[in-house]
Amino acid sequence: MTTSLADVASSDAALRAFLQGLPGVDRVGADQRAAMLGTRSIKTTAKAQAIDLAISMVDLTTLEGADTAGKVRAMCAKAVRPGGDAPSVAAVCVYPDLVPVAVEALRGTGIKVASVATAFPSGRTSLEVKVSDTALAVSAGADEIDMVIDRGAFLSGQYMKVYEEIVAVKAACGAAHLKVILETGELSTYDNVRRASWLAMLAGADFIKTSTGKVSPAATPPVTLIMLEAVRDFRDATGRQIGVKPAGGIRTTKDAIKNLVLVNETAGDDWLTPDWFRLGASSLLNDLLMQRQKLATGRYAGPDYFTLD
Ligand SMILES: O=C[C@H](O)COP(=O)(O)O
Repeated sequence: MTTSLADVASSDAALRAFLQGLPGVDRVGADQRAAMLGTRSIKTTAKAQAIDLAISMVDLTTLEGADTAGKVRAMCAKAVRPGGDAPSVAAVCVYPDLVPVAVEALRGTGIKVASVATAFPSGRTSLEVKVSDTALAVSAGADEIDMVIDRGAFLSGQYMKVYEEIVAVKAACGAAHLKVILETGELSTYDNVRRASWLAMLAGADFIKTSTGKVSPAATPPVTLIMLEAVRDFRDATGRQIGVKPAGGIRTTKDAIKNLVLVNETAGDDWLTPDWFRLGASSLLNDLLMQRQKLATGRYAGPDYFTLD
């Protein structure tokens, strides 16, 4: 695709025509390709590297109403030194009021502080509140903002409303990176996942993210595949590279490695770094550490060897 994208968002009609004119997703084909890539086996040496790469891509997340400063501090300690000589994770992801705690705990480590904002997870509030939620998290020191799109507006065809919200939140981010959560489990069709991916990228997303982790299904392999195709095609069309973050329900080393195979086979190895691919997960890290230990020593250390996720 070499179309000029300059005027795509110049009017409601132009944006609608562009998004509705995107090629439809072959549903059966996407399911089959994702399933086929999920059966790829990898050699033991490659597996050890893949586990460390996956650890370095984790956005270690806690997004519970019961979160406390103590829990976030413990999570940050684990983010810095997950166990043994394992690498640090990419980021910790917390609610906005806990950003100062994470910033303090991670100072000087290079680990990013990500915060959900824009009335996560529903996004049901005014644009004014979404922008101020974002600005507060950024002024507290967040390096990355994970915003949710207005799925109601998207599903009722108000693409320009969604576009303008993303543009406004991106402006409030300043130097912070913006991840746009599509909440694919609420988008009904794979065509919508492709459209929402393009909409977010056109509006200035630095990353597109599958899910909040609060809705099922979340980061399924076909959905991640479609989003990886979108960032690949967007870079071909514009020269701009956008990252991808599957999040929600990624719990095992097998899940993580399947994701890395999807990246490699779909977007390509330019995306195989924490700058361009993240795994949003609250409880994946322990399994990665256990499998890492098993590969190194031939036995599991047992879950009590690691701190709890
Ligand atoms: O953004 C990340 C998600 O909230 C994590 O979801 P999870 O608890 O299913 O790993």
